[in-house]
Amino acid sequence: MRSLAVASPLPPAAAAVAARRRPRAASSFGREVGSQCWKYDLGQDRSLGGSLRIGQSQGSLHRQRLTNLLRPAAAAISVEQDEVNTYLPKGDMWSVHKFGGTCMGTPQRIQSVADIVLGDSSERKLVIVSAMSKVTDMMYNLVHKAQSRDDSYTISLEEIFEKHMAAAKDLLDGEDLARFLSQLHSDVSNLRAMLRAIYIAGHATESFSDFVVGHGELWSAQMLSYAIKKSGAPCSWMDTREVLVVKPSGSNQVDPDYLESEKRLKKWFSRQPADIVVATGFIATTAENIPTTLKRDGSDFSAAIIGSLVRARQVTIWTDVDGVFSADPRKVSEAVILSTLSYQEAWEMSYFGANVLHPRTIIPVMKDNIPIVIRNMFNISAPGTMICRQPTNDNGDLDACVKSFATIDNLALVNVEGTGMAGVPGTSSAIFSAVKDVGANVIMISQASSEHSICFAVPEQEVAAVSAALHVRFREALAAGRLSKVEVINGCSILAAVGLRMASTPGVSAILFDALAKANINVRAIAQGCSEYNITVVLKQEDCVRALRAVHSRFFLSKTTLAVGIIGPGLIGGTLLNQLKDQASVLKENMNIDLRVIGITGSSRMLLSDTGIDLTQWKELLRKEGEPADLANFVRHLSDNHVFPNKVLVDCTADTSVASHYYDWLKKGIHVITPNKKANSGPLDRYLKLRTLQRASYTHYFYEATVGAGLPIISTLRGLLETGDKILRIEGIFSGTLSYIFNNFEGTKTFSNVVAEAKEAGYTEPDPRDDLSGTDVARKVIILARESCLRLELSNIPVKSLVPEALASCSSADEFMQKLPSFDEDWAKQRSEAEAAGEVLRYVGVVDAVNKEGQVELRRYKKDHPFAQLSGSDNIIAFTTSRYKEQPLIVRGPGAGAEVTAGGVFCDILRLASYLGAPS
Ligand SMILES: NC(=O)C1=CN([C@@H]2O[C@H](COP(=O)(O)OP(=O)(O)OC[C@H]3O[C@@H](n4cnc5c(N)ncnc54)[C@H](O)[C@@H]3O)[C@@H](O)[C@H]2O)C=CC1
Ligand SMILES: N[C@@H](CC=O)C(=O)O
Ligand code: NA
Repeated sequence: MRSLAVASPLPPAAAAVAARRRPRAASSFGREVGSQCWKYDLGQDRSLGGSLRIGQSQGSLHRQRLTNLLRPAAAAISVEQDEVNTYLPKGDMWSVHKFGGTCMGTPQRIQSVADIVLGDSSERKLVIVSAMSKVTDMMYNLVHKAQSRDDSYTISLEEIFEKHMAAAKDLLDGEDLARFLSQLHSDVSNLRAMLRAIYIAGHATESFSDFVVGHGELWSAQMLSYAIKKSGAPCSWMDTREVLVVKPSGSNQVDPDYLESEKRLKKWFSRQPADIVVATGFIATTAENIPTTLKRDGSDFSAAIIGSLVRARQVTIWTDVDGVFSADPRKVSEAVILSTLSYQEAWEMSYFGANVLHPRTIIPVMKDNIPIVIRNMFNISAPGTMICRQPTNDNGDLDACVKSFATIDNLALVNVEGTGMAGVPGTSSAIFSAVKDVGANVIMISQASSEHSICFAVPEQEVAAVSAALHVRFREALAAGRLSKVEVINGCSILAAVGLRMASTPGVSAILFDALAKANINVRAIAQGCSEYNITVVLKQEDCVRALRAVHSRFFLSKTTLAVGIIGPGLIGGTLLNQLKDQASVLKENMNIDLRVIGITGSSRMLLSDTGIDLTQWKELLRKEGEPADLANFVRHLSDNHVFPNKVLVDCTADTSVASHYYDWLKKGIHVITPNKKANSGPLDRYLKLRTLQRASYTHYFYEATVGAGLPIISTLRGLLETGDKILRIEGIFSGTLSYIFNNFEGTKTFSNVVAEAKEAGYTEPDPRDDLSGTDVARKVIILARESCLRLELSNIPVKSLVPEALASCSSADEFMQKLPSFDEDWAKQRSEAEAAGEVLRYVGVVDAVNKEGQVELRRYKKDHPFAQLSGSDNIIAFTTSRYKEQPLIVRGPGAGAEVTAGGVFCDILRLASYLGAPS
C-alpha cells in the first residue's frame, strides 16, 4: 500500500479553486481530447486536503473512474478553432423557452411543458430546463452528506434515482424509456463512484460538486426531449456543457465567453440540425473544459445567453406567477401585473428583491435587444410581462412613468452633521472609507448641497460597527466641534419607486410625495440620482407598508381610493349608503374615485370588511353578519386597514359622545365628515382645538350638512371669507322642521298634526324637541357664527323655545309627541293673531357679526317678505356682507330631509376625494 499524502498550504476551498484554475501538464490521469487537453489532475488536487491517506489501489481506481466520469462532457466540447459550421440559423426564427424546476416538478407538468413547446408555432424552438423541482437541492445535499462522511448519501442517491425512474415510467414508453433508464442507471452508478471518492476524501472540489449537481438538468432535459418526441415532433437534447463556455468573474459569478460558445454551438448544430432542442439550464463549462454552473438563477441566465447566441426573437421564462407585479402582492393586495417593463426597470426591480430576473440574466438579451417574456405555465391565458428596450405603453403619460414600488426593511440611517464639513474636500471619502473598513453595505446616500450633513442608510445589523468606526475616525473633529454629531436612526425602511423616465418627467415626484403626505407619512430622507429609474425615500419602518399602499394606490388604483366608515345608519346614514351604492360605479368610471365602505356601525351592531361591504345588501348583512358594536374597535378596523391609504369616518348620529372623538380621529389621519352639529356647536375650546388641528394637518373635516342640510351654506360662507369679504349679518330660517311647520300651519291642520308630519317626513331631529326648543337652530347659528370667527358659546345665544314648559321634562320623544296636542289651542290662537295682522310666524336665527352676537326667535313677517314666501322644508339664508350690502346673497331651498341631507354629506365625501387628488 502506498500512501498518498496531500498537505495543502491553502484552505481546502481555496486550494480547490487554485487547482481548477491552474493549467497543468497532462498527467497519467489526463488525456488528450481532440486538439485540446483535458487538464484536470486529480492526483495533484490539493483540495483533497488534510493528511488523508487513500490506499493506492482504491485511490487509483477512483482517480481513474472519476477522470473518466468527467470526460464525456469534455470530449464533446472539443472544437477545432477554424472548424466553424454555418448551420446555426440567424434571424427571427428561434424562440427560446425556459422552464424552471416548478414547471418540471412532476411527469404531468413535464408533459404540459411539452405541450406548450409544441403549441409554439415558431420555426425553431430552443427549450432550456431546470432540474425537476427540489432535485438540485437534493443533489447538493448528496455532496454535502458525502463530504461530511454521512453514509446516508447512498440512500439519498437511491431516492433521486427512484424519483427520476418513476417520472420517466409515467411519461415515456418503448425504446425511449429504455434508453433513458439505461442512461439514468449509468449516470447513477458513476455518481455513486464520484460520491464515494468525495466521501473518502471528506471534501468535494467545486467542479466535483458542480458535476454531481448538474445531473438534475441532464435528466430533466432528456425526459422532456423524449416526451416531445413521443408527441411526434423530432427533438434533440443538448448538454450545454458542450457549448456554453464561461469564465469565473469573482464573488460566485461567471461571465459567458460568447465567441467561444457560439463556435461550439455551431459545431453542435452541425452534428444535430434539429428544429426543437431541449437544453440543460444551469450547467456550463470553463474554457478548460471543466464542468461548472452558472450559479444563482442559473437557468434563467442559460436561457438569456443561449437566446443571445441564436439571436432569438424572444426568450420566454415560464414560471408560476402571471408576470411581474407592480408591488409585492403580499403587502399590496391590489398589486397589478405589469404588461411591459424596460430592461432597466426590470434591473432596478430585481435589486429591490422583486421576483423578476437576476440583473445578469438581462444583460445577454439586452445587448441584442431580445425581449424576455415572463409567463405563468399554470395560467396560459395570462399574457405575462414583456421586458424589452422600449415598452409600448411608455407614452409619456405620468402614470406610465412609474412601474412599480418596492421596499427594503431593517435599515438604519446614519447622519453625520457639522459645520466643519462644508467645503472640506475628502469628508465624504473619509466617512465612506470608515464604512468600508467595517464591511458595511451602503444602501443609499443623501447629501444636501449645504454640505452640513451627509446621511446614508445601512442594514440595521451593521450600524453599530459603522457608528463606532465613525466615532473613532472623527474623534478629533467631534471634540473640536467641527462635527456636531454622528447620529443613528434605527427602525428605517426604504421605499423606492421604479420607472423609466420618472425622474425626468415633471410632476411624478410631486404625486409620490403628495400621496405620502396625504397618508400622513413622514419622509426622513430622499435620494434620487441622475439615473432615470428610481426615487428612493427613507421612512419609519412601521409606516412602510402603509406608505407602499398609499403610493401604489395613487399610481395604480383609481386616482382616489377612499375607505369609508359610516357611524349611525339611521335615516341619513342609511340614505347615504343607498346613494353610495347607486353612484359608486359612475364615480369610478367617470371620475376615477373608488369609494369603499369598509365598516358600518349603529349603536348595537357593526359590520366590518377589509375590502368593502356589498352595499346592495348592507342592511341584511349588518343584521345577519354584524357583531356587537364597539366604536373603538370600529375605528381601529379603519385605521389598521392598509389596503386603502385614505380613510374617512362619516358620523351620521346626533350623538355628542361620538362627536367628542373627532379630534383623536383626525390626529390618527382619519378624515371626518358629518351632518352632526354637536362638535361644532359644543364647548368653544374643544371646537377651536379641533379646527386648529384640522388646519395644521392634511386631514380634513367637512360638515356642510350641519347647516341647511344639502344647501351650500358653509361653503358659501367660506368662499366669502376666504376671498376677503366681511360678514355683517347672517339671517335666516335655518330649521327645515320649523319651516315646514309654519309653512303648513295655515289653519287647516292642528299644530301637533303638522309636527307629526314633519317628523314623518324625516325633517326633525331624532327628538323633535331639539327643533321646537330652538336648540337645533341655535346650534346652526353658533356654527355659522364660529365660522365667521365669532367666539360664542351656545349659552350666549338667547333662544325662544316653542316647547311648552310642561313637556320639556317628557322622558322620550314619543311621550312628547303624545302630549303635544293639548297645546294645539294656544298655537291656533297665536297663528290667528298674526293672520289678522297680515303676517305669518317664522322661526329665525341671526348672526350679528357687527355686534358679535346671535339670536334665535319666533318672529312675525309681512306676507310679502321673502321669509314668508317659503314652502315645504325650505331654508332661506341671507348673507349681508361688505360686498353684498345693498342686496344680501340668498341661498334658499329644502333644508332638511333624508335625500337632500345625505346628498350634502355625499357631496362632502366627494369634496374630500377631490382634495385627495381626484380629477375635477
Ligand atoms: N334629518 C335631517 O333632515 C337632517 C339631519 N341632520 C343630522 O343628521 C344626523 C342623523 O340624523 P337622522 O338620520 O335623522 O337620525 P336617526 O335617528 O334616524 O339616525 C341616527 C342613527 O345613529 C345611531 N346612533 C346613535 N348613537 C350612536 C352611537 N353612539 N354609535 C353608533 N350609532 C349611533 C342611531 O341608532 C341611529 O341609527 C343628526 O345629527 C342630525 O342632526 C342634519 C341635517 C338634516
Ligand atoms: N332637524 C333639522 C334637520 C337639519 O339639520 C331641521 O329641521 O332643520
Ligand atoms: Na349645508
